[in-house]
Amino acid sequence: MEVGFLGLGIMGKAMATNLLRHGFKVTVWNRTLSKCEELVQHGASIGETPATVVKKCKYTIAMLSDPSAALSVVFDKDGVLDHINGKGYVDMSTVDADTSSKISEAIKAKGGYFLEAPVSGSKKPAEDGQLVILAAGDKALYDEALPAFDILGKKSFFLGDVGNGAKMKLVVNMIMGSMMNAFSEGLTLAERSGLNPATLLDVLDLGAISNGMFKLKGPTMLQNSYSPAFPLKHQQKDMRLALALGDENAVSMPIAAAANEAFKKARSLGLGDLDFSAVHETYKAPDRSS
Ligand SMILES: NC(=O)C1=CN([C@@H]2O[C@H](COP(=O)(O)OP(=O)(O)OC[C@H]3O[C@@H](n4cnc5c(N)ncnc54)[C@H](OP(=O)(O)O)[C@@H]3O)[C@@H](O)[C@H]2O)C=CC1
Ligand SMILES: O=CCCC(=O)O
Repeated sequence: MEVGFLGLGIMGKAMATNLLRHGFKVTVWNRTLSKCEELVQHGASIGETPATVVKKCKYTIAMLSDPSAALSVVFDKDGVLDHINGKGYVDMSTVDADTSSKISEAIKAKGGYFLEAPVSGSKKPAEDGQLVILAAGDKALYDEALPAFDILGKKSFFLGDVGNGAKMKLVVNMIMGSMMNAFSEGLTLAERSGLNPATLLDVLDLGAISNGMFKLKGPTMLQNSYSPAFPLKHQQKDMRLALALGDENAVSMPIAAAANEAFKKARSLGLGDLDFSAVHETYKAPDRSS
């Protein structure tokens, strides 16, 4: 099966490599074309533009940074729309429902098929084929893409109309971003009040709020090590989009709003390209107001 893949960042590179490893023929494109070379070593072909990839493949997957990138790859010159007639497009980027709907409408108007399929899980789950896929849109395209989803993920959900996948993903990441801030505050409070934060990790792990994120990120956060698996700038984008969803639905979200402010502060300190756990640094900084 020949599939296209647009966007070879942290996630896209791992996902496309996984498809190649499992026998898919993959044609890749990335805005910075040099990033395609590593995939060629794993057997990929290169498409010069998104349009040429779409033309060659029955369906094309995209994994791009944000709404503006997702829109640009579809609507700009030599973009996805040029050859989408009769083809499928599966956008796995994390975007808002409005962006996804715009893309879906444009693709359908040109005779193509659209599925949004954002994912839960980060760099390691992407490498291990352990993502959770939150799909919505064209059900026939979902069924066609399932063999690829079965390689990329441990579980796929089909959530109905376009927008539901995007919303589910934003709700999940809003909770995750809020938890990361509470966790960072707790680590800092433990340390400043004379406790051993490593012992706090052990205590947390044995209780009712034990979870994979504390377990995975806690030890590296204690070493001030923030090698990016999920870049902080993307987590802040997700908080921003989740808060907009809260606005649309008149849902008061004070905790998410505070977490968003902390991620914005971290970005202003130049931490945007580090892992989202680097928000911890904003809690460690001395409070000049006291
Ligand atoms: N990392 C993670 O743990 C997870 C990330 N996600 C989501 O997946 C998506 C990708 O994340 P990740 O791989 O980490 O991000 P990266 O920042 O590593 O990669 C972003 C990709 O988008 C491309 N891109 C950015 N702007 C444009 C543009 N204007 N036109 C075309 N291409 C563009 C980049 O190209 P170039 O190489 O040229 O810069 C790159 O291929 C995001 O939506 C993120 O929120 C979802 C789950 C987990
Ligand atoms: O969008 C990124 C999610 C990261 C994760 O689920 O660990």
